[in-house]
Amino acid sequence: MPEALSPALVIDGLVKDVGPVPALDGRMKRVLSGLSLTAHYGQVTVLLGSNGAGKTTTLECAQGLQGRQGGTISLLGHDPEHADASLRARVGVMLQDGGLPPAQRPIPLLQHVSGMYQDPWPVQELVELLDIASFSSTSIRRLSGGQKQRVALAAALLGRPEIVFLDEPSAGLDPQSRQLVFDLIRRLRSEGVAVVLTTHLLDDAQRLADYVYIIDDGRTVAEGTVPELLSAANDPQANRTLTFDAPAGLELTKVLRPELRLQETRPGSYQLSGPLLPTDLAALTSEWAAQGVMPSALNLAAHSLEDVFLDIAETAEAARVEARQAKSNQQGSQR
Ligand SMILES: Nc1ncnc2c1ncn2[C@@H]1O[C@H](COP(=O)(O)OP(=O)(O)OP(=O)(O)O)[C@@H](O)[C@H]1O
Repeated sequence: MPEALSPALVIDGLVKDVGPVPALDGRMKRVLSGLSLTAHYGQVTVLLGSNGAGKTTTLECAQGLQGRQGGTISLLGHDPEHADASLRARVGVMLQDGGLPPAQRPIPLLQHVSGMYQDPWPVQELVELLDIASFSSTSIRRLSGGQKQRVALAAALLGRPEIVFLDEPSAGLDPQSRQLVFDLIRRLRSEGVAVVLTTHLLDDAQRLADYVYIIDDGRTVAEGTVPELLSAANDPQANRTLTFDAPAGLELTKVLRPELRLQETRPGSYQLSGPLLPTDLAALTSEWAAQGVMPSALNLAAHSLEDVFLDIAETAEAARVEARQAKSNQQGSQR
């Protein structure tokens, strides 16, 4: 296995423009604006972001499939833009659209690809690990999305790569297949492979990630292990949500601090959100007692990665709106 100390992938200040884009009057569009990340051997590094955040573009630049306008990339110690076949053989790639030849059947295809490597992962073992035998007589064109994903993953692993890039690996998978894929990803990690995967599913990140980069609008806006990201969000000032059922039309706002928001989401169902403190809960229960109300279905939501993600996306969006506003004010005052 590769040296344990140097990272498998280091991206520093990656800038990527695409286009020309007709909607921008033929100008280029900046989709990555100085993105940085590091992926280590024996770890699952997750790029988490909403649709269009720049995850796929980052992976494609990291693999040398797309050029870049700025920044540096070191993939297994080499610049992927100038990669030769020997570097490519050490890298496994599963792209979102699979790129598999439609007329082939899965096992002959895997056997064919396996013939390109000196020491391939035995096809039969991958077929078993990913339960490919159950649809082996069907051509790729007729496979379901989830079946194609599994064949694409097997193909990406045949060369026993040192690093694998998996773009949305759980897209379209049923729960059993997802389990197979996740088990295989954990096995790769335990064997020292660097796994870099993208997802917009927070649950995937929460289950698999050793380290998460949250990508928004072409930048890394937060990073850390899942517990680090959660603990940052679970500080006493962080937002929490209390939901409960009680008689419709209750008047409770007078005992709540102004920074808290109480909504009756449907008659008799309430949602209180904001930086809730124990004293807020005390004020609320006293008021229930004073009004003779016994609520039910009480739930104080623990912070999930989803909350962290949404909070970060909201903050990033607010910053963008502010920057646009400042720019237009500045242009206005120059006229
Ligand atoms: N060739 C192109 N021309 C115009 N826009 C492009 C091009 N390639 C990428 N983009 C834009 O760049 C942005 C980032 O795309 P990218 O596919 O990297 O996002 P993503 O985070 O992988 O999204 P998803 O989760 O939907 O796959 C998007 O707004 C996309 O529309």
